[in-house]
Amino acid sequence: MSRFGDLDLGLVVRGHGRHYIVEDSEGQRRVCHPRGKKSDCVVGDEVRWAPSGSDEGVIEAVEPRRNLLFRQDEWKTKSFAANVDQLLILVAVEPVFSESQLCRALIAAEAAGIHTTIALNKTDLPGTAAARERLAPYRAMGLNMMEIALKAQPQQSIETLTPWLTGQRSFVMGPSGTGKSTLINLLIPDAKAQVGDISQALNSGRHTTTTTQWYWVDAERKSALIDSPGFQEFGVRQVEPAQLPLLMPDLRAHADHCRFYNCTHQHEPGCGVRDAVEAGLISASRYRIYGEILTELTSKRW
Ligand SMILES: Nc1nc2c(ncn2[C@@H]2O[C@H](COP(=O)(O)OP(=O)(O)OP(=O)(O)O)[C@@H](O)[C@H]2O)c(=O)[nH]1
Ligand SMILES: [Zn+2]
Repeated sequence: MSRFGDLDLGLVVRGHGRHYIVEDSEGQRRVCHPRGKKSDCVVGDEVRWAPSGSDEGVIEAVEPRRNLLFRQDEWKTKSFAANVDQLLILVAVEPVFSESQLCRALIAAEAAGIHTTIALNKTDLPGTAAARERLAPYRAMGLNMMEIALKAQPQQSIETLTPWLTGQRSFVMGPSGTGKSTLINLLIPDAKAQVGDISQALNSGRHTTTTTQWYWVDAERKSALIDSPGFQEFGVRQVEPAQLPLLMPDLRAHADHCRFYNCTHQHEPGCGVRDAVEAGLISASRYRIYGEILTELTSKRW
């Protein structure tokens, strides 16, 4: 046990630049300040904290993490959250989702050892069959898949989502306009209250989705949704080029049929991955995206 082992354990539920909102074991939230660089933390972290002043706290130590979901762009690393049970990727029939972003999110989750569930929203719209078609390779890879219509069929959507979310800490990711706010408001009627007065005050003048926010779905605080602001870029530079195909389950399934052990699945003869693309066992778009990401990972940084 660290020397802070007798301090209370708290959960980081929100970050505001250099300070954090920490929830104690009774569910009470307060502003906490990290003691130093070592106590830098992210939403989802378990921290040892001590009271300071009348209603604030100091974070003395961050407990070891079970996992950390993050993206690594060319110049910066951005943590999404720590200690999550699953990633929930929300896509919609409209606007059409970027398959490249979807692949990147899946790769980052796979690299962090986090399960992913994909939910397709707005299935009341006529483009549903086409969206389903675009998701077919992901279904075939064995990912959890759901179809919902959060606005058109809220009750049915709750019933579809609930078994996946119960008892889980789910990090929600999805492009703008897919229905993330609709999802949060549907499943968490007191979402506004959970953001709370402290956060509102710290965030004054800024839109509430500029930071990652932890929401409890149930009063027992067993199921959580973690909502995060959108992003443009999704770099996966934490991945070694040779690891990339191993983080893409459909490529991985054919990578050990290659003639060369260090095959990059680009130009080599006797490549199991390219054979599988030709045979239609790996989708052409997934293979193209693999090539694009590989180029990114092997290109020099300036
Ligand atoms: N047709 C249809 N529209 C929906 C459904 N669910 C949500 N929408 C609509 O999609 C639009 C975007 O929903 P939001 O919940 O604001 O999406 P968001 O992902 O939070 O978007 P940002 O705030 O841009 O991040 C809204 O106009 C919703 O009413 C649905 O099941 N069917
Ligand atoms: Zn190969």
